Amino acid sequence: SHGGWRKQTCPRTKYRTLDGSCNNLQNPSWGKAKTTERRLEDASGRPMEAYEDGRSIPRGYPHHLPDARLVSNLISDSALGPDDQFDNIRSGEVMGFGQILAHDLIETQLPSVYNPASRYIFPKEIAVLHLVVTALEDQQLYWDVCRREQRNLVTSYIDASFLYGSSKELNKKTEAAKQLYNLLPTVHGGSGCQMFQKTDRCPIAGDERSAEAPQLSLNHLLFVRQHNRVAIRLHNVNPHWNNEKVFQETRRIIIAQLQHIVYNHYLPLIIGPSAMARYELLSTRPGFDDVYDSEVDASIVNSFGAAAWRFGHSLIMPDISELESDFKTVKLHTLENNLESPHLWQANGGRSVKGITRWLAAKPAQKIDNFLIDGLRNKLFFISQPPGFDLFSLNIQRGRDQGVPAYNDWREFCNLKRFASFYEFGEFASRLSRLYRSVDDVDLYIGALLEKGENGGVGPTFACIIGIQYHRLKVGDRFWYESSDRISGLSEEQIYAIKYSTLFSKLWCNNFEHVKIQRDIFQLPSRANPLTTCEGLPELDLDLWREEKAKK
Ligand code: HEM
Ligand SMILES: [Ca+2]
Repeated sequence: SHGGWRKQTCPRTKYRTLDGSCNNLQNPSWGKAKTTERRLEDASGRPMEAYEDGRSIPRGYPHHLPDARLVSNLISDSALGPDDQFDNIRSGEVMGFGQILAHDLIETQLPSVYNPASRYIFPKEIAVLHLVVTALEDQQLYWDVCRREQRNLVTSYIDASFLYGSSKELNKKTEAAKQLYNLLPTVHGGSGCQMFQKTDRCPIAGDERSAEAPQLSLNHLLFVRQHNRVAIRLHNVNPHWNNEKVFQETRRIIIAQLQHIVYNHYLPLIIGPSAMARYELLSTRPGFDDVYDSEVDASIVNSFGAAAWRFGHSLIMPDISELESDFKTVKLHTLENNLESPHLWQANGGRSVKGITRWLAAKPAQKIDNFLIDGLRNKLFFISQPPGFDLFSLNIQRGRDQGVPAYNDWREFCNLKRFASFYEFGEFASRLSRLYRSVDDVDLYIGALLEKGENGGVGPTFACIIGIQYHRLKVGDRFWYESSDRISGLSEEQIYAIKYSTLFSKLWCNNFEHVKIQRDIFQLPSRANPLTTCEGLPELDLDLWREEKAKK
């Protein structure tokens, strides 16, 4: 009776939908796959947006900002940095986990049709490094409030969408295949990855980017194995449950473990203790904690994906190694030669999986700073798209393409003092002053990576954007793992058990059959974080999920 359009009504389901819809009952599309990324708003309520024309043209285009490749050469070339670029706290898995987490939260849609007119060409220092803008101006679909906005193809929530898929179709495909393989399932033949040998096959996972790099595929593999492991045990505890029930209950456990690890073990190493406290990110109670606020939109924020969470590119190590159980290197591979290929971990029935995963746990990531390894700064994807790309330039370009405001505007947004002159950048001041016309022009990605953070984490500007995003992902998630909701939540004992027992090291150890690992996988083994046996780490007690069988 009211003009045809009706607001979608949501049933109060026990489990999350696959596409994230109906997480927020009043706003069913918040955080849903294939919806618009958000803009943070400044103190006066203006969205943080800096298109050249306020609508679509990339910030600085065509001549107001320095060429991205030039900025990359003068700021990010690792030859300019210290001899030892390795972190002395963070393990390689801080990098590995950071990327799979990125893929849980965001995949910005790129146009499927390459329109030459939409390319912003770099000077030819590395031939034809070009960037295709995220959304073409003729694709009205992506326009929102008269401004070009980007679309996130995956669910914003931390819901292991990289494992379960962000749609029913993908979930069906991966679920059917999962049980059959020790390695990641593949579709026959496969596509979307390099197959260096006849026996190589492209994997399928809940996220299409799973073969992008070997350590990413192995993180996918970890979660597939963990899901199957929990599912088998849960079924043993409740033999009367059907497959769907086992699947959904297992999924809820895996997501709870993931959320617990992200907020309590991972994020503190990225944004440091003060931002953790400021944005109330740690779990502080043993059991229930009802943090849900239906007014909070957990959708991913544009500048989080286009800039802040790309801090992780600086963690990337130049090689991939395999370690024997004595923790000495046995084999060294070059990262750029193994991108977009499953070969390394598929070869010989997966014989290298153990050695590579041991390396990720035991050896350091690179420092969080402004330097990116040569392999990705000069030769990214050079095999499929010679001569290759510069990931650092792409990040700069992407920020401009998505209308990300300049660094100084973000400092103001984050209640930090604006930089009045280039001198405040310290070591890189003179280079920046040669590149940019004004200190107000410096790209967010550049300025923020030049900041120093607590304990070697990201600086205050990225800590602010990341802190706000994770705060929203926590209090804006109706299915948050600490919820006491009687329909969708876990029991208090179950939540307690998850908090007490969940260590990413334990999952890693169990599923990759290691004998020894340090207690906190994200920190290098040390006197405070010594190697221990896997059995020495707590196991989740699935008996707490035992359900009294209906009396016959
Ligand atoms: C071998 C490791 C990695 C490679 C080769 C890689 C490569 C890429 C590439 C090619 C893009 C798209 C760039 C563009 O056109 O805009 C991208 C985007 C991104 N990367 Fe990485 N990356 C890696 C690791 C990481 C890590 C460790 C993190 C975070 C901790 C991360 C976070 C992101 C984010 C947030 C995006 C934006 C996603 C989107 O909006 O679609 N990446 N990466
Ligand atoms: Ca997700």
